[in-house]
Amino acid sequence: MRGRSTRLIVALDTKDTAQAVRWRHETAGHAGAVKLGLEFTYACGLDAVREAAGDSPLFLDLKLHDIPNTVASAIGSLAALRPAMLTIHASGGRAMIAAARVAVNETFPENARPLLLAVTVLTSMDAGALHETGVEGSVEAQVVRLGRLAIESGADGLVCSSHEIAPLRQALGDKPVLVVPGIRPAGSAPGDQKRVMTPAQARDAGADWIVVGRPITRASDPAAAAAAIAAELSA
Ligand SMILES: O=C(O)c1cc(=O)[nH]c(=O)n1[C@@H]1O[C@H](COP(=O)(O)O)[C@@H](O)[C@H]1O
Repeated sequence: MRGRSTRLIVALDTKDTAQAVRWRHETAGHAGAVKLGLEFTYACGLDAVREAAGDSPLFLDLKLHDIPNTVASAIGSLAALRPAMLTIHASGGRAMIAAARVAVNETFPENARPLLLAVTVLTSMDAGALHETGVEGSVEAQVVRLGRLAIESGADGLVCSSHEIAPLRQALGDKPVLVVPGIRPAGSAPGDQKRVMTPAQARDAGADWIVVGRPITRASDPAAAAAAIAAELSA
């Protein structure tokens, strides 16, 4: 599916603020946003998140997953970070997602409201790993089930792998923003990722955003790696 442009989010996964800032500068011309997640936030703290993101739109990936009141209160603690997107786990269920929706609306002014994104099934999980958690159906069925629940409950978009974009679009239409990690340029190591595709494959499947970490940040030249991915997306 073409017609929507696919943009790059660089995952600044490090425990070092100066390193995160360096990667942001090196990739700035090629990325539409930077992602700061659990590793960085736990190691460096919330003030450093703002510093690391600088002027770039911030994808704040804290994957909140707790009882509704705790998730809502946690979102209230994030106001100063002015994120463009933030994540919760869809498996937290309808009440948790709805509480997150209310908290986002109450915490942020309408013109500065982050997209509320629900993580479906982590891209590091395959069918076997999912079955071990007690889910009997396929990964695709579970992603669509959680995706539908999340959008019905107030999420703006979903985090999924490229493999589930087509079934999600079929079930939920064009409106939900689809953010897609598990991206590996041809020839790069999957590491712990199980459901992977190349940047061009994710673009052709209809991703709004792709999230790329190690293929850029572990490259000998992160700027060149980000440039190559951006070029692949716009080819
Ligand atoms: O929410 C996410 O961003 C996320 C969800 C998911 O299912 N899989 C996934 O890899 N991610 C994140 O996307 C990034 C992928 O990094 P690399 O595997 O190094 O490209 C990491 O920061 C993960 O935390």
